Amino acid sequence: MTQRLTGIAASPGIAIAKAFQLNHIQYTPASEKVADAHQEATRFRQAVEEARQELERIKTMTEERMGADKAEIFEAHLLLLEDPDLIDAVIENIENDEVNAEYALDQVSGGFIEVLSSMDNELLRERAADVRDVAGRIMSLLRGVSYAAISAIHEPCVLVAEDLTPSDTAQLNPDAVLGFVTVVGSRTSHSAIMARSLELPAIVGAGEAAAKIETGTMIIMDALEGTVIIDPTEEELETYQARKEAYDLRKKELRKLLDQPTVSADGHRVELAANIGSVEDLQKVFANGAEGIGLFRTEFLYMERNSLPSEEEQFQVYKHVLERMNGKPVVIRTLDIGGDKELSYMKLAAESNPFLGLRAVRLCLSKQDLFRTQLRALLRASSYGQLKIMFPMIAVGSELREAKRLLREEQEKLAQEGISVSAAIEVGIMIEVPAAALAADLLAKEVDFFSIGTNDLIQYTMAADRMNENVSYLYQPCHPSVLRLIRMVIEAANREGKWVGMCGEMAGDETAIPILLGMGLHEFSMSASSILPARALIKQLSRGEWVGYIGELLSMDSHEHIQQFVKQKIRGDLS
Ligand SMILES: C=C(OP(=O)(O)O)C(=O)O
Ligand SMILES: [Mg+2]
Repeated sequence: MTQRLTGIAASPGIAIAKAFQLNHIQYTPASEKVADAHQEATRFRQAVEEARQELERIKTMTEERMGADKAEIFEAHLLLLEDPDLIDAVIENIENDEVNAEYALDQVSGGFIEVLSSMDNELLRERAADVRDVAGRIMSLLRGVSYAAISAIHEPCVLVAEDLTPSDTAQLNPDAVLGFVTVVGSRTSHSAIMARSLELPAIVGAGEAAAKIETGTMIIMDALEGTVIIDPTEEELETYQARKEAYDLRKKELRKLLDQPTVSADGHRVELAANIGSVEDLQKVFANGAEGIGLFRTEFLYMERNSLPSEEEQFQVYKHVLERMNGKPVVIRTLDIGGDKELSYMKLAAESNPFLGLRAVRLCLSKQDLFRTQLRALLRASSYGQLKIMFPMIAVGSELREAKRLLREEQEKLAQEGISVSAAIEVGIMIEVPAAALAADLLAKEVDFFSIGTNDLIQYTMAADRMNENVSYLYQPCHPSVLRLIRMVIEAANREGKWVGMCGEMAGDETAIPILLGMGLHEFSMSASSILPARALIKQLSRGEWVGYIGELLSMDSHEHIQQFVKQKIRGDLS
């Protein structure tokens, strides 16, 4: 009988095929006394060595197929093979208790996994999956059974598993595995991230019922919606086959736009850029035809570690991004810590309103050493590409002037040290505080560009915390108050001959894009996966026509009316 499950749509697409249930053999070894514990320890060491060789091979294969950053996970696995808390502890158990290697490994790794899984820290919990993966590999080698069964799948199927380990995902054959469904997992789990880079449809967290899907059962996975249909009817098969064909066709059509400029139907050119948070995101930037990077959120460089990144470490990251972008514009935003983003290793005074507190550039100006280090790293990297430095959360002109003063001072110091800095660096600000939007005409004289941060601009305009679900109905990008502020900013920049972009979520919103085009926005920066649909939309729009609608739109009284108007017009344009 047909059954439906719902999970998290972790990587988009639709797949229809027979299920392949990947039951990692649940093996619980019994404790056995060994006659020669020393020899048993040697057997264990040999298995560890074989695991190391296997992992080296998988790492190289992943580097070739998915890039060096995706292969890093196997570096972590290789390090685990040298971890005394795991490996030496197993050897000690074997020797002290004179037990078999399988039992000792199961005991030690099981304890390790239990401790990590109960931690109140996502990274450490993910580490438990790595230990399970590595221990499973050694266990298979000890037992002489294949741990790599997944690479042997050659018939088209949808893989179903409790969870997929990174090595599972790296070894699967994308010609045969059309998608996968897991019982557990989140959008940010390793398997989800790998699925997106392989462009393989994936639904994660589908629940216990997924574990009961038997190999050979027909299933439909709609990873656009997050639905799994087990044993579908003929009618459902037909419906989803048609949906899949439409989706695949659209994807193929969109790919044709990959290297094309973004030009409206009446010949107006704009730039579509990507938002990134790390070097790993570059792969998506290229895969989706971004014309530049409109926002590099550097705070993630600071957040994913236990101490401040040094000038040299930051320089290497910025240089790498600029070089890889090969002369295309790269807007790097200085540290935006505070609000919801914390640094565990930097204790800041508790605030009752962190979003209205010592955040972003305010914090940087109060901790100048921290700020100067980042500015130096940016200035040094500037010779490697087209760098644009952007200050977040500017509310008043004096903050901008102070930030620019520090930048100038660091530039002079570098010149004295004989370190070259590009003469073409642009300096701009985010417009995400209503005060800055209202005074954009004054600020425009002192910058090279603006980028409108609508995520914050909307929260501050509506006085609605962006993290609070109870007031999320006030996130209204097309509300007249928000649109009027945006128009003020765009016009202020245009009057001064400065370029203006947008890097908040609104820039990729298909209802907002026509309005922003009509208002004269130059650059739209969004998550990479939104770029091709946005390009396709802009190609169909007449900029002149949308310029003509702006007055009427701004006199409408609600977000809903404005959205309705845009949707109707778009439908007209596309039909
Ligand atoms: C892009 C923005 O910055 P963040 O989301 O990082 O605050 C914004 O506020 O719109
Ligand atoms: Mg912001």
